[in-house]
Amino acid sequence: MSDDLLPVSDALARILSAMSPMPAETVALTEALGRVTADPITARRTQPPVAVSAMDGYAVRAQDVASVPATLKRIGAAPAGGLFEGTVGPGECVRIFTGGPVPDGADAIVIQEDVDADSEEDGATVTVREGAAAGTYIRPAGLDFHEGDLGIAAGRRLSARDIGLAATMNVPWISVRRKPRVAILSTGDEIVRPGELTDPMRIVSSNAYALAAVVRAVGGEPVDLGIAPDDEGALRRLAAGARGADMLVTTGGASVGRHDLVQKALRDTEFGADALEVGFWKIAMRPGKPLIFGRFAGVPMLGLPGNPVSTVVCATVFLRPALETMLGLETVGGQEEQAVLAVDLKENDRRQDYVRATWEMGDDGRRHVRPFPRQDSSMMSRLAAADCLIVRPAHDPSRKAGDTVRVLCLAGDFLSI
Ligand SMILES: Nc1nc2c(c(=O)[nH]1)N[C@H]1C(S)=C(S)[C@@H](COP(=O)(O)OP(=O)(O)OC[C@H]3O[C@@H](n4cnc5c(N)ncnc54)[C@H](O)[C@@H]3O)O[C@H]1N2
Ligand code: MOO
Repeated sequence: MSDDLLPVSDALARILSAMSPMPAETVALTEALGRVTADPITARRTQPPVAVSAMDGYAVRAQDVASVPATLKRIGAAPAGGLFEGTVGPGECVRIFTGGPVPDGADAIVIQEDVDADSEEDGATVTVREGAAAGTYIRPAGLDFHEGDLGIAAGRRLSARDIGLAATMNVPWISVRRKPRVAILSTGDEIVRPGELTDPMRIVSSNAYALAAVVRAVGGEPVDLGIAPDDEGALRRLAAGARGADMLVTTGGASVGRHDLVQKALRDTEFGADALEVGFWKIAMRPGKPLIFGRFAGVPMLGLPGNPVSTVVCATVFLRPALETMLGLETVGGQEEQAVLAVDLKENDRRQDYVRATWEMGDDGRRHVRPFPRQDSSMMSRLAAADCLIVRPAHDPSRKAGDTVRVLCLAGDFLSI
């Protein structure tokens, strides 16, 4: 029976191939942080539009200051955003400030520290103590970009730097992928919301909350359909709320237990053409074996195991890249790295293992990873404390401390300036 288990890579490929890109919508630049561009952003101006000064000082003709001290006459001023309309002739200079347009005739900037001026008025006598070669402290027109240049490609998650660039490019509205709406349905008679624990035997729901957080962090919009008791009718009624969402994610009821009703309820003929079509069920993964993938109500459906750690690990390995594919991102999935094992590991069985581990920087400048001794898929405290998941392929032979292993990073993810 374990031969039926689908390898993780096949499961992921099948999930990703079922995802379609979200339609585009337009948002104000101020709302665009973390959104994914649907169209390229191109410059709507040339920056700088003309040659400008990089410093506060005087715009001069380089040949006039080739030998110093040189005495010049101030004939005007060019602040940032202003333009001195005249031309700098022999023996003349123009007071200029950082960002000010370089007037005609001038071809160098002398910084004010290298000058003695007898006043801050036009007509002042300016004595230049240090020369400046042609081009000194001048930013040529288009130094940063030209109108029509590509600023940000489509399929990029906008960082704070990108927002700054789009603003500089004079682009106030951005075409982004609509956030995928992910309906989240928890299941189980025993499950109650955090804060509503009146019977100590009940289980507090972590899954819907962790899943909603994953959805938000990746750039989607979670919709909580609530907690369905282990009753087919109730499950069907709540699952119907997935209509209009872009994906349905269920937790619990995925395995073979008596109460594990998700597949049965969602396949019901009451749903007609919307009924669940199962693409696959059960994969060679630990934790996460009973994963269900299919289509329900016209959208992809991911049925995650109820164990809280299994839910979050499956969300990391499958839901995150699925949403990123819907968002049109070019690179999907969390960051993977090579790391050094701090302890020995015994050989792995037929399920690809995601081992919760911490890391520390070794003297060799590499990350050294140490698995938690107990890997039970109910232990959220260990998952929250983990820096990474050591990814052990199916049938991986035993490993020694010092061996290199592949890790999927959890810590430090999701924040990019
Ligand atoms: N005989 C077998 N038993 C189990 C198998 C198996 O192959 N044969 N698989 C095991 C594996 S692996 C997993 S993973 C679990 C998952 O099964 P289910 O998806 O059916 O999960 P449930 O039974 O509904 O719940 C498991 C566990 O998680 C708790 N839970 C459920 N929902 C939540 C929630 N929203 N928040 C927090 N905790 C939740 C639930 O109370 C259970 O304790 O099955 C194994 N069994
Ligand atoms: O696959 Mo289960 O998720 O081992 O705990």
